[in-house]
Amino acid sequence: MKIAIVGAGAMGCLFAARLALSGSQVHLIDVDPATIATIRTKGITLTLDDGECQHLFVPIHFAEQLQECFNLLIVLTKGAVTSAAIRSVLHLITPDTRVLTLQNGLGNAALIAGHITPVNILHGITTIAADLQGPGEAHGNRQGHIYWWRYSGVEDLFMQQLNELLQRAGFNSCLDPEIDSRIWEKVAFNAALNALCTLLNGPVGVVGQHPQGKQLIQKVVQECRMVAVQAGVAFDQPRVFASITQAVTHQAHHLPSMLQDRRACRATEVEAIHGAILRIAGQHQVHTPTLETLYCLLKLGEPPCSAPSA
Ligand SMILES: NC(=O)C1=CN([C@@H]2O[C@H](COP(=O)(O)OP(=O)(O)OC[C@H]3O[C@@H](n4cnc5c(N)ncnc54)[C@H](OP(=O)(O)O)[C@@H]3O)[C@@H](O)[C@H]2O)C=CC1
Ligand SMILES: CC(C)(CO)C(=O)C(=O)O
Repeated sequence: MKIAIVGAGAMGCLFAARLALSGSQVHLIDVDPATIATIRTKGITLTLDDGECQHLFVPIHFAEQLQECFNLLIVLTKGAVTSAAIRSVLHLITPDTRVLTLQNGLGNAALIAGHITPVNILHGITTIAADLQGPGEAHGNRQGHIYWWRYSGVEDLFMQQLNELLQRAGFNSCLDPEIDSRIWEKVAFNAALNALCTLLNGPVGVVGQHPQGKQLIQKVVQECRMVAVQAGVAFDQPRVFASITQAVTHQAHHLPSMLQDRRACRATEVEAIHGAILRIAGQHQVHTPTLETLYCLLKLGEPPCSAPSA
């Protein structure tokens, strides 16, 4: 299978390395000249939490430099640039190309569906964590899962083949027809943990072990559950708490992607996470005071260039 990964950051490098090491033909696509130059000259170094370290070269390009077609595109950019990223790779897509998004937040598949036919879109979440130490230098964990399904349509042979390919690459990949629930549960996880870690500038373990941290996490998850249920999506609250406990225990030192953005003075995914939940809460008149407060605090800390003009 010929795969292009859009976004050569923490997750893009982790996915590219593991897929390439298991024999897939992988190309990376990014927009940052420094990232592209560094990965071209130094390759990717992937360090896993059990100490395993792999170094390899994966071809990397600006989208416009590539002039070939792919069986699969995996979108691993931040949510704010999903549409721009898809527009830039349309020339790599045939009527049979599938596009898989594993981004955090709500609405990424819908954004992609603005550009390609919905039956070719696959969407899901991953509980794998990755930190970027520098361009091409990813630190990831072995634990964690990928849950995914088709955005529109029934299961087909391609999905089974892709699931096996991901498993051969060492991922705990699961096809899950209840994917909307998984996406809502992951957004609740991120709305709680990513926000608190970002506001307190600390890793997952610090926030999740603190009694007040736990209290706030509970409130956020409960508010998310109310919104999901009003939006017609089943929401397994104990599963979210179990997944947060798992992250606090096994990813204690991980800096959530939102905090990595904040520390690098980039805009965070607050709009794709809190903003998206609040917009749906508004449509259904669900009261979400904790989420609203976290949203405002996160917006206050966004870099000036991402603030709305007066
Ligand atoms: N890191 C983690 O542990 C996890 C992350 N996720 C999710 O995965 C997604 C990716 O996260 P992560 O890898 O951390 O993000 P990063 O910011 O590390 O990587 C994103 C990369 O995409 C590049 N990019 C920006 N615009 C485009 C574009 N138009 N075309 C191609 N590339 C582009 C960025 O360049 P530049 O920096 O110049 O903008 C950057 O190199 C996010 O939705 C995140 O929430 C999910 C689970 C865990
Ligand atoms: C915390 C984590 C790794 C959970 O998978 C995540 O989603 C993120 O860093 O954004």
